[in-house]
Amino acid sequence: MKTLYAKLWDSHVVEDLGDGNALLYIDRHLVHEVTSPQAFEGLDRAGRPVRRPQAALAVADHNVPTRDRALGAAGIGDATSRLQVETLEANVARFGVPYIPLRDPRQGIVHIVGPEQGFTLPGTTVVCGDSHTSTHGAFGALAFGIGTSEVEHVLATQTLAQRRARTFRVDVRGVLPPGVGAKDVALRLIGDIGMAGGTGHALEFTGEAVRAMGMEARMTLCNMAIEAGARTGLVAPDETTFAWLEGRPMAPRGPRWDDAVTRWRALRSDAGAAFDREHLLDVSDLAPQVTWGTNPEDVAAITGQAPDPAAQPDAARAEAVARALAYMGIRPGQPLADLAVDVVFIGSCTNGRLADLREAAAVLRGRKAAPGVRVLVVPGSGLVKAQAEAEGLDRVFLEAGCEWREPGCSMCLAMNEDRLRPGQRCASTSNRNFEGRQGRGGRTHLVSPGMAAAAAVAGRLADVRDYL
Ligand SMILES: CC(C)[C@H](C(=O)O)[C@@H](O)C(=O)O
Ligand code: SF4
Repeated sequence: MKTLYAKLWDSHVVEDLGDGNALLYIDRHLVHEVTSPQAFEGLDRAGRPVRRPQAALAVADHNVPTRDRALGAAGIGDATSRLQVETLEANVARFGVPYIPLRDPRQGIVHIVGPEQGFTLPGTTVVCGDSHTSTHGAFGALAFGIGTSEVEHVLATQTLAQRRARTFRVDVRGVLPPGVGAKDVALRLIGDIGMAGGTGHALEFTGEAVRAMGMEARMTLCNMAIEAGARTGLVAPDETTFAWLEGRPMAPRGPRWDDAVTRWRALRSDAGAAFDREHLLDVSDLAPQVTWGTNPEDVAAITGQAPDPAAQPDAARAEAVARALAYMGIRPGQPLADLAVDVVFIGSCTNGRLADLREAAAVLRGRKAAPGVRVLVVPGSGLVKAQAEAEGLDRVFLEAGCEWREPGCSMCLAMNEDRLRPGQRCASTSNRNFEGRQGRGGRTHLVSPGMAAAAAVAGRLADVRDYL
């Protein structure tokens, strides 16, 4: 009896290194401009080639402008950003790594591009020099973020030494109420177990609520696993997974597809397999969630209030809460639905996919963003953008007064020119609300796409259930 994690791990061990460590074979390697320059430089210095270029896929996403792409990398205004993208382009050309250029319709955030291309497949190991690589676990892939020296190791050898994680089942029971989705589940989970609650573990999401989710929602869930401190997130593949992947450019075809699906059906935790930890989350009564502080675990229902430092169990927590509230410009006990927003950001590898844009558009259709609120809608990839436009979602956003941009990480971490000004408050569909994450002094409230759209209309944090 094995867990899904154990099956994925065991099938990729090249050499057991003892003590729970092993050298793993890496099937797929996503590469972006931020964490790859020193890795390529290392190869260069050692005079080594990339061992299996076809196992890699590179795309620039963090530093790309979201307004104008006409000039490609050369048109990037900020010198550091331009250098990073140009360096990636030089490296992929030199080492023969497949690359999706800036002006290619498939360009986008790595974690959206990989699945979209069928590069991410069940049963594979997927790595990327990026913490949110856990996203790909939604397909039943063993997917985790790595550091730059590990990027170099994978490029050179197609293997990586890893410590085996402990297993943690998160059983998501019940039927999600209207207006409540995967983002709320992820935020609630992090609120419950804490941002270090999953440390050293691989989270496997199971239960009827997960089975009922589409692939995009499952990706949102696995994407946020990392914010619970976990190494990775996993969902066992099923018919939903196979239907979503079939026909993708890099997915197997014909008889090879049928063989693959047969193999993939075995990728599930056996009944009775033991997990090191388990957590039960009943979502039947879950309300839409919103963060009030500067960590993803600082989260409450939109119907709730900011906490009171005086009511915390210990002095350290009281001080942390007080500091977070001061940074966020929130009074102890202030109702969360009271907070006026300046900016709304809809996008990122957490919530920049088609289902997310549909969810936001459903709220914004026939409505207007509140006066003075800037709403940025940034599709996660060029293909998401094209699909959204084919459905007329861009019209919905534009008529509501939103900005409709080119794909990239954008205001998720403000490495490009999309950023908050000091003191600005933002309802954001991204995954991190750390101090300064969206721009120095900026205040981030993490929410679902529907909640972000509701905040845009209300001009303050608002309950999406009032807008359904
Ligand atoms: C730039 C990159 C290394 C970073 C990460 O690893 O997650 C970024 O994507 C983020 O979300 O903070
Ligand atoms: S969208 Fe945000 S979280 Fe995702 S890879 Fe880009 S910066 Fe990181």
